Amino acid sequence: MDPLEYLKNRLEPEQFEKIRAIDNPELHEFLAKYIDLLNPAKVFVCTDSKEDEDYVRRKAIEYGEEKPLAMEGHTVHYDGYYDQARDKARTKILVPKGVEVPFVNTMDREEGLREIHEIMKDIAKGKELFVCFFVLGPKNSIFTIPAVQLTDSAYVAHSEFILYRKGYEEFKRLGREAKFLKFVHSAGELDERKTSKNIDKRRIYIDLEGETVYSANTQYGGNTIGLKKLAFRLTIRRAVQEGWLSEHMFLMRVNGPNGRKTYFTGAYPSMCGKTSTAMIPWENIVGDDLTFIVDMKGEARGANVEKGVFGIIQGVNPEDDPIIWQVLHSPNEIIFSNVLVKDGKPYWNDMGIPIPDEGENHSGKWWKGKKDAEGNEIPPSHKNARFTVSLEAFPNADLEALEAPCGVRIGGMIFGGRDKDTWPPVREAFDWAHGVVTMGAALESETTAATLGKEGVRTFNPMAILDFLSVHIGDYLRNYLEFEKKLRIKPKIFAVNYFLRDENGNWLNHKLDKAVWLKWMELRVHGDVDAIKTPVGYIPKYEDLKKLFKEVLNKDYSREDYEKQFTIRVPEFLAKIERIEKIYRDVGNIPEELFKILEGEKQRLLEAREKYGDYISPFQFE
Ligand SMILES: Nc1nc2c(ncn2[C@@H]2O[C@H](COP(=O)(O)OP(=O)(O)O)[C@@H](O)[C@H]2O)c(=O)[nH]1
Ligand SMILES: C=C(OP(=O)(O)O)C(=O)O
Ligand SMILES: [Mn+2]
Repeated sequence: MDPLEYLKNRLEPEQFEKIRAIDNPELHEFLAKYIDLLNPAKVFVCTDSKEDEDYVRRKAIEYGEEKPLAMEGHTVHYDGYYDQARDKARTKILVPKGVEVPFVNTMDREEGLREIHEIMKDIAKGKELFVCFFVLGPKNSIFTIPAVQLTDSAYVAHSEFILYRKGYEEFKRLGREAKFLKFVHSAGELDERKTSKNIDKRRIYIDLEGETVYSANTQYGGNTIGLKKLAFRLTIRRAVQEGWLSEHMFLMRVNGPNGRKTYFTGAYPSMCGKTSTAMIPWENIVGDDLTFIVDMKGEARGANVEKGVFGIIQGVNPEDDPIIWQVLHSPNEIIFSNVLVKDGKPYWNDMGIPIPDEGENHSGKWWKGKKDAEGNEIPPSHKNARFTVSLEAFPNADLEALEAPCGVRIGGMIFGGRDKDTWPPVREAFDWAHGVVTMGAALESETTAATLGKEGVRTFNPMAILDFLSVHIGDYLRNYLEFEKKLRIKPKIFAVNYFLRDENGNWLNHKLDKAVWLKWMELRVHGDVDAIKTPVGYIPKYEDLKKLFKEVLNKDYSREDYEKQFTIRVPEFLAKIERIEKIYRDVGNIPEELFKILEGEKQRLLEAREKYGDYISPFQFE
């Protein structure tokens, strides 16, 4: 049957008219196919109107996926106890025969499509299906990518309204021109707590060729919010094919001397500090997770893919995160997920104030000391518990930069991860290629609760993107190295490490020290301070940091702290190079330049070791 004809018969007239207003046969076909497959009792089509958004918000509560909290605009949502993080094992890239994507799970495309279509048959039976339109990046700009989401979860649709720019009018405007991404989600059968029941049939399948992502029997945002980490797999591929960058990066403004504004991006794996860095009170946030970077007249211009924050709540406390704290305690539209609730108020781990001994959390009724089926004590909130809120709620958001159709010029790009023993807190690359290879491509980080599985395992995670890398790493890196050639003004590349520890496992830095590293990097972008040349890049001079610690944090920064933090740890660096080189040798199809750069770094380290020994004080290099 003709898709429009089918939709006309299947939808209520009011809903059908909204679809008919978009002149795009590919969209009609897609909608007809999946409405038929999922077989919901009812379909609601969201336009950009306030009424439609209100409808979704109301339904999230009516269907029990969210519960209102005491403060206006606040709700709580729970994911199933075993559905609290990204499921890497059951996330697969569907590849046509002959295509190789190392490091991530792949599956034959035909077979994967068959399986997921079987799982999704009649999966939304008896439920309401929401059809939502959004765009990635600012509207009507070089960055814009339209996307359509089908979901039977009002919570997922509601989250997307908070996190993304509305796209119904864009679809209407673009008509047949719209080259859109497609997301099909169903939470599947729900239990009495309204959480996905059939976790064994949880699947996240990414069809690159059809630019479609299927997600079934899960609710956790990282697995379900189509425009976030699911779209990311698709945009990385587009970027590599088209010669731009789609990155797992925050985007922020660092305020330099005399009102100077410098924009930075930062790529750290999930739970390694993107949101907390972009939220530093005296700087300005543009985005905290995903950035598109394009070349425009020889400049690298960046834009936030999103317009909201799906942030980790654990550890948010009034002292270190005053702005987030304030936002979370004001009547903004916020979805709290997997937190402890008592008398209508949300609580979370390490929030810096006393919290109740009982209430409701992601395990149901909760009391202090409660154990799960595996005998593990259940904390008040899940480690990966989150808050979802629009950037408009933040007094430190740079909303002008957020909506700028040409994005903002990027002055610096930062890479970082959880590294207890190798990288110093901050350093600068010698040049683009050195940074891309030794800081981006060589990134390793300890695993966290953002993904299911063991925590604290040092893992190769180039550009903090490995979980999402939908193309061959060699092609991805080649694109990165090539990108430089399009640039007249090149961003400086930096590496940070907030997670250095001493022999006893104590952190070597305070959470707010990153504010100082940012100011130093800002000065470096403009050549305002000198730096010390080491075998692994430039590091700050003690005097400059001492001054900045005083100015920024009103702290006295001791020579001892500096020396401990910035000691060049030659054996650790060498071991790392060896690990990284082996990984790239084994995988094949890697640009030769990468090996040359790693070899250069190794030689410089060996020479330095000859002269100064294994652990070299930064003062030695001055
Ligand atoms: N020790 C330490 N922990 C940090 C630091 N910055 C952030 N964290 C913690 O790391 C976790 C994840 O941070 P977040 O910024 O949300 O990471 P994202 O997922 O990359 O956005 C939170 O629990 C933070 O409290 C830091 O400088 N030092
Ligand atoms: C949504 C996620 O993002 P991040 O932890 O990077 O904020 C995730 O990893 O599931
Ligand atoms: Mn984050």
